[in-house]
Amino acid sequence: MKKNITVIKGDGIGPEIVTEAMKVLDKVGAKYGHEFSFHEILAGGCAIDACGKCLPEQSLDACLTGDSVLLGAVGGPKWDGVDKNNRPERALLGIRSAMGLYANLRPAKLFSQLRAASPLNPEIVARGIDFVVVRELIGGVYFGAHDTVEENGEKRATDIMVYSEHEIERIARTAFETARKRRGKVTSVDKANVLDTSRLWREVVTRVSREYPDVAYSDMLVDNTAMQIVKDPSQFDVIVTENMFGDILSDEASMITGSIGMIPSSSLGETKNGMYEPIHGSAPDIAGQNLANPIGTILSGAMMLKYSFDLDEESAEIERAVSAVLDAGYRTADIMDEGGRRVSCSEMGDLICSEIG
Ligand SMILES: NC(=O)c1ccc[n+]([C@@H]2O[C@H](COP(=O)([O-])OP(=O)(O)OC[C@H]3O[C@@H](n4cnc5c(N)ncnc54)[C@H](O)[C@@H]3O)[C@@H](O)[C@H]2O)c1
Ligand SMILES: CC(C)[C@H](C(=O)O)[C@@H](O)C(=O)O
Ligand SMILES: [Mg+2]
Repeated sequence: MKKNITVIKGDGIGPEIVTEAMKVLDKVGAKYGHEFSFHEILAGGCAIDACGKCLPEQSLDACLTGDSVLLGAVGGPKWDGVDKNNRPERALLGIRSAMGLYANLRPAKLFSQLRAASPLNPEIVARGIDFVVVRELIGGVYFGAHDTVEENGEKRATDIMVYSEHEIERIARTAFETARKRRGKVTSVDKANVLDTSRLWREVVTRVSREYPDVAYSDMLVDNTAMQIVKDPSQFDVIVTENMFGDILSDEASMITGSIGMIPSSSLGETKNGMYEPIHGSAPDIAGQNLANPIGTILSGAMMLKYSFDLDEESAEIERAVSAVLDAGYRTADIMDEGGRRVSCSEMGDLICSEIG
């Protein structure tokens, strides 16, 4: 199989972690006889530095016309002062929106080897952590009107949260379909005791749930969910929620699996051309030091093989290799368990490649 992968290394640790994911994809491609070609483009802070625009037109075109996109991370303090419409993060939002990537899947799964790295009580961890946050990605407060005005001698800022029924309906279907392939349970998370968007959210998801009588369905308020994720994460299978709640809950969920550096994500819309990225950011505090954990990005590559290219066996091979390297005790510096063998970002990538053989 020949596939053209658009690559955005981005900023901070982005180039370090994406380089490792490309090495692993090359290795799997060679093993199974596929040709993955990488088309590197600029987006984010590095694109601002190179040409003044966070998302040059040719970069967006490449995302739209390739077979899928692999992204590291964008942003960093260097660009905090740029115009809000040209911030590095706007590039990411622009790509998600232009590609119509409404369904963002963020699996929070604890590798059993990393039990001791979870900050949760061992008894809670022993019950297992394996759920997925299905985050709506191109609606809500991220994409409503934003404004800052000066009134009566002070500034006033507005961010509007908007959801239409069809936007909720399609992400709800993604959640129920996902649950059917897992343990058959959906928890819809909202703030229906306060927000109109959440009341509509709950009404629509409840309606869609009737089409899936085989899936257990319930709803939960977002503040309670934040607490339940640390109290007993084993109760969750699929969490479906709006854009900003999903952003926040997925960072929380990542940490209980040992490190934010472990968690991959897929973003898909109506076609197979999706975007794959770790859920973390550009980690400016450790950038350029070969310290970052590349596993979230490597596993994002595995998700790409599965969801965009239907290469299930090749995808599973990457997951197996990651698991074997963890079994052997290798850890990057972010994983805080005792007795691990500390390795750098590039050593972790090399170890995973050698495991693929
Ligand atoms: N998808 C993206 O491109 C994305 C996502 C989140 C944040 N950001 C941007 O990244 C910048 C930094 O944001 P932040 O500091 O709030 O969040 P962050 O996720 O970059 O970092 C938070 C903490 O986690 C650590 N960390 C993150 N990824 C790691 C990895 N792979 N290995 C080891 N440690 C890791 C960092 O060192 C830091 O201590 C901001 O500009 C933000 O807007 C981008
Ligand atoms: C950088 C930012 C725009 C982005 C988001 O909020 O979606 C990030 O936090 C993420 O989780 O992918
Ligand atoms: Mg985030």
